[in-house]
Amino acid sequence: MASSCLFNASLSSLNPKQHPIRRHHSASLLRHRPIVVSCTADANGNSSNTPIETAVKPRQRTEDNIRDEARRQRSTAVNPFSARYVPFNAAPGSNESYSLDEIVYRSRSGGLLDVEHDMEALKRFDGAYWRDLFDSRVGKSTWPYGSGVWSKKEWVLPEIDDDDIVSAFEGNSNLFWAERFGKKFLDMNDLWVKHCGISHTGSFKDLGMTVLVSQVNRLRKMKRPVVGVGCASTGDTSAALSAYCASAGIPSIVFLPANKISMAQLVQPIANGAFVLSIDTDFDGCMKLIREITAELPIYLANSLNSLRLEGQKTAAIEILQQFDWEVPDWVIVPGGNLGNIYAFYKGFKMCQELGLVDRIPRLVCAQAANANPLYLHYKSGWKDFKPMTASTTFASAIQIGDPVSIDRAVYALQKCDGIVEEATEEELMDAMAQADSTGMFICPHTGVALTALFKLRKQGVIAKTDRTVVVSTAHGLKFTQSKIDYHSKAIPDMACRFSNPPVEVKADFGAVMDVLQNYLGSNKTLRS
Ligand SMILES: Cc1ncc(COP(=O)(O)O)c(C=O)c1O
Ligand SMILES: N[C@@H](CCOP(=O)(O)O)C(=O)O
Repeated sequence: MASSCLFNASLSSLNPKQHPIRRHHSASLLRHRPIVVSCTADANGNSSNTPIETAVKPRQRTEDNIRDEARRQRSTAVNPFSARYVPFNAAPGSNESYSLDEIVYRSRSGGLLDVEHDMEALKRFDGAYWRDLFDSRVGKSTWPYGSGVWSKKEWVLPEIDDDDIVSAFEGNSNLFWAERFGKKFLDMNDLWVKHCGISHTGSFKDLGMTVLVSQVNRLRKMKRPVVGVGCASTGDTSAALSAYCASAGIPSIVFLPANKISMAQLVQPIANGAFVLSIDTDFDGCMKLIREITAELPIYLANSLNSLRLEGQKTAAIEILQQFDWEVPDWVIVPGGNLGNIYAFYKGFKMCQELGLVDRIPRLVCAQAANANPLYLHYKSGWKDFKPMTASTTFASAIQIGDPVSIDRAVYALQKCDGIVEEATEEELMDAMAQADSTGMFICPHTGVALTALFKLRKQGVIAKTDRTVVVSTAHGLKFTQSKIDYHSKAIPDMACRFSNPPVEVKADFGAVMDVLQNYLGSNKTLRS
């Protein structure tokens, strides 16, 4: 007998309102020799185009740690690379800019900022140089390059001292060949899932947070007035912020919309010692409050309004190219909420093109929940007028956002890459998640939104059978188990839950177990593949 009661006992304490293989493509990464390549420059800052190979020296003393080792190996050459804040999409001729050591989130006119790298300095090295440098750092425990973010340090925060970096060796996430899912449901043979959620705190937010918290660490050492770091969150930003702050001994303050995030997400900042405010509003309400508070108090703003975050997040795009041995996929599909990530992906791909690592960029698709779809509606209106909305409850709770702070960044990115915006209803996203799980994944509902976009674009013939396509999985499925329990229990009103697989209750009796097994083996269920 199918039953949902097995789920009920252990989970009845959860808030009912909360609505909420692998063919490892690592050959290219192993082919490269284990070298440390350093960029060098003379005293005038003129860089040499010749990579220097330095053998990784064994630790000298047993009490040495990897930071000590990095300190010993530190180059004395002048660092030729730099970055600064500029107004996002600044008008030609604008000379407004700020040092990254300033505490500034908005341009003079109130617009967004962007981190601009000295591209001329980076261009003194060719694409092959950067490819080899990045490849040489993968899979090591060298500080800080063992991180997938800091292995691209020159393109992220080139001027930060290695000693100030706060890292959990994030990134380098699995690019999963979705062989069975692609074949069974989409008739595709080159479909990949970039598992950014298989990470330190279980979401892609780690990529940006290591950068932001490292910069805060530096600012505090410089005696800048930063007593703590704060964010509004739908659960993942707060988890990442609190973990990185706890690791550096920096106070963190998180504003969460009450009863709108999963239990697993809520417990993360609590466990990491953050000051957690559960506020009776939605994410957009929390975002408004944190912006007002950080304007008054010396609390550094950690949301992606702060363009530092996107410097870390963009490395996921570079990593995808690296994992494909620097071949460019045709499509990359990203679930969107506050809309920083879609721009970060564009920026990562674009930098690789501009610096000669690849010769084109993929088309991007941003996927939204139909219950929180302001970007989708804007796209459908021909980018006419953007209207923020009040987002409704969605199982993809981390993207329940109606007034995204990075709307301008997202529109820019999508227009530049001939991008597309799609949406997913609750039933579509939950079915897609269950289908993916049935082929061995364990994805989050947001990834279900992205997979729905893929289903729709395949059906419309926009994405072809042989197109190399990457779906970005943004969080770990284990953070969203309640949604899976509801689905497999068929406990969701007005949802057929077509792919549910509830447990069967059976007595502890040989005959009873035999009966259900024979029934199961005789059914065509086992023949479904
Ligand atoms: C799991 C998950 N997926 C997707 C997103 C969307 O990312 P962005 O806000 O950068 O659009 C978020 C956060 O918003 C998230 O937490
Ligand atoms: N999903 C996010 C929402 C906030 O996004 P951010 O990138 O601006 O911090 C979260 O987990 O809080």
